[in-house]
Amino acid sequence: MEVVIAPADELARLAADSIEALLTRRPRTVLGLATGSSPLKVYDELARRHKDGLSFAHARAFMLDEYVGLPAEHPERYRNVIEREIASRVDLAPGAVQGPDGNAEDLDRACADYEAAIAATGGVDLQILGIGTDGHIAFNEPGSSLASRTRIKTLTRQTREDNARFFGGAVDDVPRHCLTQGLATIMSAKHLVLLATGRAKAEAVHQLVEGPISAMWPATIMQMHPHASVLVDDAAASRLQLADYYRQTYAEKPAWQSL
Ligand SMILES: N[C@@H]1[C@@H](O)[C@H](O)[C@@H](COP(=O)(O)O)O[C@@H]1O
Repeated sequence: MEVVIAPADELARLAADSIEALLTRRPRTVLGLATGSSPLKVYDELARRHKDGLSFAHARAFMLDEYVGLPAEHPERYRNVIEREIASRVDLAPGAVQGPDGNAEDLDRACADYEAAIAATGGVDLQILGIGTDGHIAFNEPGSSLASRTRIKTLTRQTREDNARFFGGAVDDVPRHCLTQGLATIMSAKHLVLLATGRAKAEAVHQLVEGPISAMWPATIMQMHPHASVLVDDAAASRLQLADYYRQTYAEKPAWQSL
């Protein structure tokens, strides 16, 4: 696991560098897209690079998760968020972005179909991630099986309170259920790039990097991934015990070495 502590703009550039390198090497790259505020600067950077010629025309993308039961046109439906924040700003082909169908009549079936769709592409090359204050990734709440696959989950009160800001502050308007890639699904991606900024994430980041692997802090499973990059700003790094070592390692990183 590589930990980079840097200002948010630099973190976004690093993540975008990795994505650009992948797209250049293999135009049919499969990206994993996350919602939430953490990846927004990365999406801005990718949109900027697209204007400068970076093409997503042959890429495909999979979303991490989706609320259950939000009307198709609801602005906070993750499908619409991803369309707004990234898909519509680059040249991803129509239908190139897929997400779990939170309005399916048969939700179990929708989850199984989603797993099959990801597998059919050969898997996600680079997965962008944020982290919840309780250590969840995608919507794998504390207690999630470390071996889980895409399935229906019940959101915690904490997550619904955290996400109420996207629903005009009304926690009761935040859905109670979601479909989410499981931890094993996420672990199948070839490169995980997690972004976290702000003091509210400091404990979750400490657990993720330095805590024992535990379903109580689901993101800790990333310690088992052979290629995981954890990109954090000073505030999110403020509880890291080995922060000085991570800073030194990054400062001394050879120029040719990417994330
Ligand atoms: N399902 C999403 C996660 O994918 C995201 O990582 C998390 C953190 O969000 P933010 O980046 O806004 O702090 O929020 C939601 O719960």
